[in-house]
Amino acid sequence: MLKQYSFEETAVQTFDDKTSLAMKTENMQVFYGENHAMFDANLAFPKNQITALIGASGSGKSTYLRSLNRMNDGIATVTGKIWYHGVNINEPGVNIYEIRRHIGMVFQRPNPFAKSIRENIVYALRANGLKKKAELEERIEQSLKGAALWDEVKDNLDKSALSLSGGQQQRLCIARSIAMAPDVLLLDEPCSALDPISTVKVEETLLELQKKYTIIIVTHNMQQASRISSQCAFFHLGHIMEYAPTGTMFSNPQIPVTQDYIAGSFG
Ligand SMILES: Nc1ncnc2c1ncn2[C@@H]1O[C@H](COP(=O)(O)OP(=O)(O)OP(=O)(O)O)[C@@H](O)[C@H]1O
Repeated sequence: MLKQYSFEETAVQTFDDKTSLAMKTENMQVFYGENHAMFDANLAFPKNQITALIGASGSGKSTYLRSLNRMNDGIATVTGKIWYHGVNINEPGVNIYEIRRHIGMVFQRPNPFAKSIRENIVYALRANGLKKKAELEERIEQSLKGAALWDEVKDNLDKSALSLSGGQQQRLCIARSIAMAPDVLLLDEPCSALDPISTVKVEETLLELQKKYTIIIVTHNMQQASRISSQCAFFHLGHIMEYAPTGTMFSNPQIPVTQDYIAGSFG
């Protein structure tokens, strides 16, 4: 049976005014009907860094992540504040399509469109009014380079995206997101369907991308969190229990529930 832990005992770091933040949540709560899935979530994300969200299955990591760019609209009720560039984007009047252009998302399973590699990149760009061929070609090259896929596909841009390996498809999905020039990239276990070599490639890509983007990643893989993230948030049963620099989280967790999780006692 799962040990009971006090939700009163938390260790959540905050940042001083000198830290440049990409976004933050304040008392965010999420309800799926009667199910209260996220309690008072207060987290801030430093710009141009990778933050990992870790915790056991069902602890609320994806729920939290999806709320950040309003992907839970119509699925769950989200209350509290989600601050992005000084605006609370958890308000009814906010244009969610605009928000998602700035806060992009990559899902667990690679989900390229059943179209060519080129079309996967330009589809949303065209829909957003970018028409000039030269500009589109430039964006294709830049985003595929950004996702470390260019060298592997540059001679086959008209090939079906579905003919790529899983790891290449996931990097194409990352390229598709960054083609929209987002500011924040949300990734929900992007490597869980990938082999170890593809996983390394995606991790290397993310480490490079943090120079331009703020990255928030859900991962089950603690080695992955320790390899790539600057700070880590530990979720337990819908509560954020600990938030700390990744090195500290893994070497010196502050509270019993995190200590037990890191030691592998549950999850
Ligand atoms: N679409 C949904 N409708 C109803 N309940 C949901 C939905 N998505 C998640 N939940 C519930 O919210 C809680 C948190 O789930 P969530 O998927 O956010 O956890 P998680 O930590 O991401 O888990 P995993 O690591 O298994 O993906 C669970 O109780 C889950 O059953």
